[in-house]
Amino acid sequence: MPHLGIFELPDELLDLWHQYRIPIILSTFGLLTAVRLGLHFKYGRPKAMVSSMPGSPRPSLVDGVEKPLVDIKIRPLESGEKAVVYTEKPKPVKSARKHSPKRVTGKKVRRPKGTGQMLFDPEVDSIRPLIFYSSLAGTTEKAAGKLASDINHWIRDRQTAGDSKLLETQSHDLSYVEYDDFFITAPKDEPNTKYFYIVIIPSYDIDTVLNTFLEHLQETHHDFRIDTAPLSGLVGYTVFGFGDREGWSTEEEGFCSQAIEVDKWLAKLTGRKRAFPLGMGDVKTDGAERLGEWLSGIQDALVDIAAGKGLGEGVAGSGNAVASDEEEEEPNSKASLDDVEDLGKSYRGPVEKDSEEWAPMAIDFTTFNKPASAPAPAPAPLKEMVPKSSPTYASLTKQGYTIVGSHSGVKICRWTKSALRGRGSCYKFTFYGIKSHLCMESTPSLSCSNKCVFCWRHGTNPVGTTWRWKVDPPEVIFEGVKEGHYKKIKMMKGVPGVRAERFAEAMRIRHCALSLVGEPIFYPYINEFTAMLHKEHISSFLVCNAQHPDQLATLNHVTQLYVSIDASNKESLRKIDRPLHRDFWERFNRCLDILREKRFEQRTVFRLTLVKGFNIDEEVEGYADLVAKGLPCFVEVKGVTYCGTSTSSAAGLTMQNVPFYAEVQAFVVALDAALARRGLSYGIAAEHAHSCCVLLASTRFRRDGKWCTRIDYGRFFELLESGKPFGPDDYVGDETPEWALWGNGGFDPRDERVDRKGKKKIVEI
Ligand SMILES: Cc1cc2nc3c(=O)[nH]c(=O)nc-3n(C[C@H](O)[C@H](O)[C@H](O)COP(=O)(O)O)c2cc1C
Ligand code: SF4
Repeated sequence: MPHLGIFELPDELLDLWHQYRIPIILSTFGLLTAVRLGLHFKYGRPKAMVSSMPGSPRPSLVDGVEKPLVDIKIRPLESGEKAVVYTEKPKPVKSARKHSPKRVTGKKVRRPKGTGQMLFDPEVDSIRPLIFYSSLAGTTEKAAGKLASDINHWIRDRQTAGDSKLLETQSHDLSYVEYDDFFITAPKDEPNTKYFYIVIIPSYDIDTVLNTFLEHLQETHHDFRIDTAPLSGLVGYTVFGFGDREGWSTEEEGFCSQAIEVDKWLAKLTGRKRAFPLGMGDVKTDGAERLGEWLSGIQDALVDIAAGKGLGEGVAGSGNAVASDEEEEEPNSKASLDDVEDLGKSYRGPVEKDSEEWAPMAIDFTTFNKPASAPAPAPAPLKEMVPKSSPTYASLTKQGYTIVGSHSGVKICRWTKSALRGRGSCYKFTFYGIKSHLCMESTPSLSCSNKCVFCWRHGTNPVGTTWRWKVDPPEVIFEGVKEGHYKKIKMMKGVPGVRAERFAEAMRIRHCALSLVGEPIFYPYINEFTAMLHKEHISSFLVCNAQHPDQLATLNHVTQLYVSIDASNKESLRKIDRPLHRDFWERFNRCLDILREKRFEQRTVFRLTLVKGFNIDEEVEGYADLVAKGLPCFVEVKGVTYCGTSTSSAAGLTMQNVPFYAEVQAFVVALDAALARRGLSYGIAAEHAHSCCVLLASTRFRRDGKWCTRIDYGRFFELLESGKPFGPDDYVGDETPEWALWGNGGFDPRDERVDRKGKKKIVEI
């Protein structure tokens, strides 16, 4: 037997070990792991440090002051030695609450009235008055301009006399201003400058930009994320309203209703900083006088604020309760907001909002303070767009429109009268073969979403971004517009010069120009309406303003589809069309994309209306880019018509803005060249010098080297009735007559030329 050392194993055991060592190792490892896991589940994870000794004190910003998370005290012991005692402080509340949803309860701690912080420091600060105005027909815009000039004169006089606290005013049109820049918090653009808001607006009981503005104020007030008085950084505000007592004699009947509303919301948003009471003036009687009084009030208020006296105590306008009763919170509507603010307070404690400790908290709104199953309010009955009793109705009928139902109109145009007398048709005859005396001009929507500077509607048009009115059925409109049109034609019977054969022909409408005023595709049943026209073989030319892409995308076949291209870039379009839609440029571009997609389905036209000083200079390249984007079949270029209304003059439009025909021609030549440079196949096809209008056409409409811009109307109806897909190339008409071609003037030699002395530049749009 071999000798075994103390740690030596017998050979048998070693053999056994070599034979079974792997299963033995594996089972031992498995056993140990099972024991470890068992201990873990029974006692939890063993702590890395079980001693109660605290770690190093860490700084914290509780209450905005650096404090340790433990208290450290030195305590003398009986032995005479000293001991260090650590006491752990509770963790800051923040980390416990930050991430957990909270059910909100409690009451808002109300700010005492009349104590809105007066942030103005007369030692270092200056005041800049900001004038905000809105205007549809121009009265308020003009008044706001005069007000700015009066205040600035007065301020300059004061500056000369040594008072440098007041800075000159800046004016903003509420149609274009970014509300978020001015009506969520007070501006902070200039250092050591505080702002005073002067708001001057008309009131309209139709849909206008003022509704959007009021909605913004209201939403800001109700937005739980925003402080209740987010505009309290202003040093004051005041509002003036223009109204018309003839139509709205009392406040109950709506006199200056929107100014009253704006004043109310601003009182809430500023924490009751009304510096001078709401002024109201009747535009037809005492408007100027009331405005003068209000101006004196503003001046007094500015002097007081600049002198550090604030808004005054205990008098109307001071923000005192006496003046502000009507602005008390509505009992229910703000309940939730109050509680949320209360929550903010309890959570934030003394920590300032902008300190590092402030953090938003998740709030479970699903369980919070639901109104106890309040019955849903009954929907308000829909209004008529143009009620018979409204000033719009009176104004439009005065301008010669026949109002059909509550939102449609028809008007006999001057070219129809001219054609009846054999004095020539409009450019539509020259380019497309439409005889003006067979043409009816109408619209199923008098409302649109622009306020174009050259609009014929004299500022009385209803405007809106969405259809909010009672809808008339298409049959009613169709019958109504035909009746209105025939009635007006019949009235021409006795007019000297009317040709009998043309009069007889005119009693059968062959064409409908849906381009009168307003936006035809705004009407929810536009497809049904055009189907009725087509059923009676009345062709349709529909003009839209490139603001309603969704409606454009779903539009059925029309004989010719126009999009107004009033400018070549965003800024210029904003200035000239004054659109209500804030995303007007995006809408415009989407419409161009849709037109491009539809170019083999619809006969598409870009209509450019040139306004000198607005949209001609240096815009040729921009227009060429738009043509490249939309690839229309045709581009019609026209000079604007000067209509001499207050709207146009308030927009700065005069006869000087009407281009001469030679200028229109020069523009068209430049545009043609710009299109060629882009490799686009267009050419100048025809002209109608009489109405300052030139036609560029895609070479798709050139056959055997000749322009064929006219339409085969019979073929159009055949194709439509076949129910099969078709496009503009399928109903191209005869070649454009010689007299209509570019360079030949475009006047039908069979008609009699009448010299309209002194009005040569007046054209239709
Ligand atoms: C369609 C329309 C609706 C109007 N609605 C009201 C109204 O509800 N209350 C009022 O006081 N004045 C109303 N007016 C009168 C205008 O507020 C008044 O003419 C004002 O001066 C127009 O200002 P603007 O020219 O700056 O647009 C209305 C006028 C029109 C044409
Ligand atoms: S789109 Fe037509 S109707 Fe509307 S404002 Fe412009 S010109 Fe007038």
